[in-house]
Amino acid sequence: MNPNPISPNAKNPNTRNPPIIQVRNLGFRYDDEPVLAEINFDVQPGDFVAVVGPNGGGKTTLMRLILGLLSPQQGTIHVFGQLPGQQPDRIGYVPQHTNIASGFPATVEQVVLMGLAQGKRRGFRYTAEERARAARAMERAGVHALAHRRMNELSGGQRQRTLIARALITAPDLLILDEPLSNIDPYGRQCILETLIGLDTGTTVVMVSHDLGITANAVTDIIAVNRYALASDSPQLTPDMLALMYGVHEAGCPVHSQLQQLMEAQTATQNTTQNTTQACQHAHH
Ligand SMILES: Nc1ncnc2c1ncn2[C@@H]1O[C@H](COP(=O)(O)OP(=O)(O)OP(=O)(O)O)[C@@H](O)[C@H]1O
Repeated sequence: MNPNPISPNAKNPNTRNPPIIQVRNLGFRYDDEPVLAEINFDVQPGDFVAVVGPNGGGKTTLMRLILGLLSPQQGTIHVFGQLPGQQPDRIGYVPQHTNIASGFPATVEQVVLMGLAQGKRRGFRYTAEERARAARAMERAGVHALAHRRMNELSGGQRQRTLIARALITAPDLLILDEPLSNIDPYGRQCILETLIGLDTGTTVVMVSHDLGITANAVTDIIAVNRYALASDSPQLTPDMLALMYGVHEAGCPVHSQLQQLMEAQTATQNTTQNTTQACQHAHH
């Protein structure tokens, strides 16, 4: 990510790669309710971006704008150098809420195959090659052994990993996940993270998360969103980001010390994460 998009590619001024996502002076409102204002950031190829912020801060709205599901009233968004929505096959999306997660009679394999737009056009008839792609995606997300189980027979974590496999089936260049770790136990979270870390190095990941501990060793960049946005090309939350998300607090007040603890807990999480990476290889959360 380039946190200072006024000077493109600040990380490496010699790099000529166009950003995967480029946002300039973005503003958005639902009817009369302003939600996002003056948003500027770049996401570079291979970045693993955590999008953090309080409830109602505008994270999901920002993801929907990047996907082209909403249109901004101000500013511009470019994804792969084009307007949002122009290259859907290059983007895998795991939405925050999905109505296929439970009570749905389809099997894991069928849900994963739904990630292929072509199959839908052919009335859900799939080729051997497409089923092989589904198998690879299920393997990567750790749900291969569950391929013929029905979605309503799975745990929440297993369903979430199935939805990640569905997003991976097209081998997308950009994976956007909206709170994939909510309602998942700590072990399952770590395993989902392992799946994301194990993606090809060229895959760019943008993940909305409430969990500050998610800023583990996988994350390269953070965008803090609360109507405005602050971006950094480091996995550490800065005091400015915490102030944007939770308000400006004077040193010494109880809230300030709680935020300090959050930052320290975040650092501790980063350290412990490195010790648990082997444990998830064969888990099916
Ligand atoms: N379809 C909609 N119509 C009107 N207002 C909406 C709509 N969707 C979201 N909002 C409002 O926009 C604001 C931002 O919502 P958004 O879902 O983007 O926040 P968020 O950061 O993703 O929140 P959370 O962490 O709770 O998921 C909220 O005040 C919300 O009530």
